[in-house]
Amino acid sequence: MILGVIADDFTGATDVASMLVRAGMRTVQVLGVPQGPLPEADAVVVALKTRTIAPEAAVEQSLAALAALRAAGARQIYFKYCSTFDSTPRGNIGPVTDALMRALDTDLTIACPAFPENGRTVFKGHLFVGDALLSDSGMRQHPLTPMTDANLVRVLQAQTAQRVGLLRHDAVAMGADAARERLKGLQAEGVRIAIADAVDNDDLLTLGEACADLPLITAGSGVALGLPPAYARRGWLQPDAQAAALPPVRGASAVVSGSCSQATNAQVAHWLQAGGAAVQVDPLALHQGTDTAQMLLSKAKQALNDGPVLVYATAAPDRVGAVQQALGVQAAGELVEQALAHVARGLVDAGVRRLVVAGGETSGAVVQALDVTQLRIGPSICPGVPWTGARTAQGGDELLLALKSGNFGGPDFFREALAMTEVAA
Ligand SMILES: Nc1ncnc2c1ncn2[C@@H]1O[C@H](COP(=O)(O)OP(=O)(O)OP(=O)(O)O)[C@@H](O)[C@H]1O
Ligand SMILES: O=C(O)[C@@H](O)C(=O)CO
Repeated sequence: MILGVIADDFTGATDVASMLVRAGMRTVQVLGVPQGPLPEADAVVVALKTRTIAPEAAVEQSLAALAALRAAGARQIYFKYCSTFDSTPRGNIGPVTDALMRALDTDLTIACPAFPENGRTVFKGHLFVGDALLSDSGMRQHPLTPMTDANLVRVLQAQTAQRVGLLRHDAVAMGADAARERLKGLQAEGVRIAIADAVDNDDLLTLGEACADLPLITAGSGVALGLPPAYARRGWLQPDAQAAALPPVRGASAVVSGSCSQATNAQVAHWLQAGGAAVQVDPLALHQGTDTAQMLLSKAKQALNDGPVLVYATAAPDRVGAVQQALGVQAAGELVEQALAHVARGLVDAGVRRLVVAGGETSGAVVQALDVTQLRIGPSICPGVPWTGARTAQGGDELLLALKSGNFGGPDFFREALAMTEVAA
């Protein structure tokens, strides 16, 4: 294994894995802290759910993942967090970075959430989402990790006692040697974590080359784009043009959506406008018992006879707010996740073999209900979302899963995703 990745959520893990595969690394994603030996691959991504849990628990799980990756021989470690730097002053980006640096006995790393293909750029240490500063984007109102400051040096400095500095764009723009020199200079000045500017893929390629010899990289998925070519130049990797190949899978297809992000709302609206079959989940009816997960599953199975079906709880912010007020944020989320997970399980039992899931938490609940232990990363549907081949605890037929981050994908994402697997059906 060349690269071991520790990701702080499930869709974020498939996102970074997709970047690696795209550049020719054979990559496998394992779900949860590894319990046994890791699979053979150029890169292994351990998908955790540590983004918003208590910092102590996030550190403990990340260190357990690190131990498994090092035992399997990983030459470099990559801590993957969100491209919108989702965190609070308590963490978990700072505490996990500190713990990994200590465990790896290193006193220099970078922090860079840039993902230009999805509109996330870092300039002079400030994170932009599209044309807006992070603090002027929708992330300002995030229920768990509101991001009210776009200055990442300041944001990260609040989470760590180590000194945070800035690898400015002018050094990155001069190429890998200049960026490496500047990093050394920062290190000599006492900086331990350098926020790295990056505004396009060329910058990511530069950072990949400049940072390929660091024991630890911390970043969104973007920086992963530059690593495989850097490993190839060092003779560690022979890029595999077939790295993203998945075997064809026959069977019915479906979409399960619990994400209420803007992009997913547009995708559900597009599906409905195009006349796609759909079953809507009403959380209040579920709570009152007038609807049950079993009833939703029956409707979905019925619809499946005529083609792909979408089962969705996705709703606009005001409707979600009303449900959350009635049931509580956590209880509403869990109720919907459990219902969608039950439906997904039932659909797979009924023969669905190509399943798209929208939303990070929703994906976590679904892969758990399906007993998925490993994902082989396949071709990408859009930047950050690949098809994956799922292996379950029970073995059996291969299942294709696409786990979509809430904010990723264009309006026709669901159909585009299913169409990619159509030839195989
Ligand atoms: N109509 C609804 N009312 C209240 N809560 C809902 C509703 N629909 C979905 N939810 C809950 O909202 C949460 C959505 O989170 P999820 O992580 O799945 O999506 P996301 O935040 O868009 O995705 P990502 O984390 O990838 O950005 C889940 O807990 C889900 O159960
Ligand atoms: O980096 C991103 O934006 C995504 O991979 C993600 O982590 C969403 O939860």
